Amino acid sequence: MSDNGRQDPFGDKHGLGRVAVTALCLGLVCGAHLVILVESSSRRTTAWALYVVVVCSFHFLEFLSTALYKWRDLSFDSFLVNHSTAYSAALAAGVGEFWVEVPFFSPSIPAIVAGLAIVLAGQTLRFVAMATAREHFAHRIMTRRDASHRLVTHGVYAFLRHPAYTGWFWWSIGTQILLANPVCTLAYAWASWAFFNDRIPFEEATLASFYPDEYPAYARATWVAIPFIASEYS
Ligand SMILES: C[S@@+](CC[C@H](N)C(=O)[O-])C[C@H]1O[C@@H](n2cnc3c(N)ncnc32)[C@H](O)[C@@H]1O
Repeated sequence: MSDNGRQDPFGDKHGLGRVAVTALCLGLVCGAHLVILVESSSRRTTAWALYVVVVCSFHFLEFLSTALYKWRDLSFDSFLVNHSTAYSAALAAGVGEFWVEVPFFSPSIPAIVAGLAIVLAGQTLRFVAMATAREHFAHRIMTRRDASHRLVTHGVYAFLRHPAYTGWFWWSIGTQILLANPVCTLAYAWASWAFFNDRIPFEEATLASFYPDEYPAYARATWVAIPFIASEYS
């Protein structure tokens, strides 16, 4: 049975069937769009193929980071493909806007280059953060401290206190610039900002309660590279 009590269609209570099917689907979709990218002769197909490849890569890297650093927690959820209804709706809106607008205008070369650069910078920052925090990183906010958990203050965490969130924030906006979606660029900027503006103060309060001596000083010495986040330390 799955968590919500329904019969798991793969008869696999640990989700290994779903992991295999998801990896296969992501691999096939990503591979097919890499071929489309290589063969592409228009900006429209280039932007679309790049977009699909970066989204598939994002979900693969989420899974890979758990596999490398927290393999006991590895499951279908590690792909973050079913992250939330809001995330699925955002993906659908971005894809929808692209295909509605594309008959009228194709993404420009500067939009593709700028969008791709922001996506790659955001993705790199997020993966470096996960590789730095290793087993201390979790996709969900811990509300109780594990005995083995340590406050990470080295590497990229020495100057950014939320590098993985910062990377995801800029990555999400970059995907919409890459698709040259004016409405979703603004909507993603607002929705991602609102999501992290809600999440970061809560996460910081939990960390301050786990590390009352270390966290406030660490947080005051570091930066959140997402503008206007309501943090008591910024
Ligand atoms: C999705 S991760 C995000 C981590 C961090 N906010 C970031 O953006 O890189 C959330 C988990 O990481 C933990 N966490 C956040 N900052 C941390 C740090 N500097 N050291 C150790 N764990 C941290 C939180 O307690 C939470 O359980």
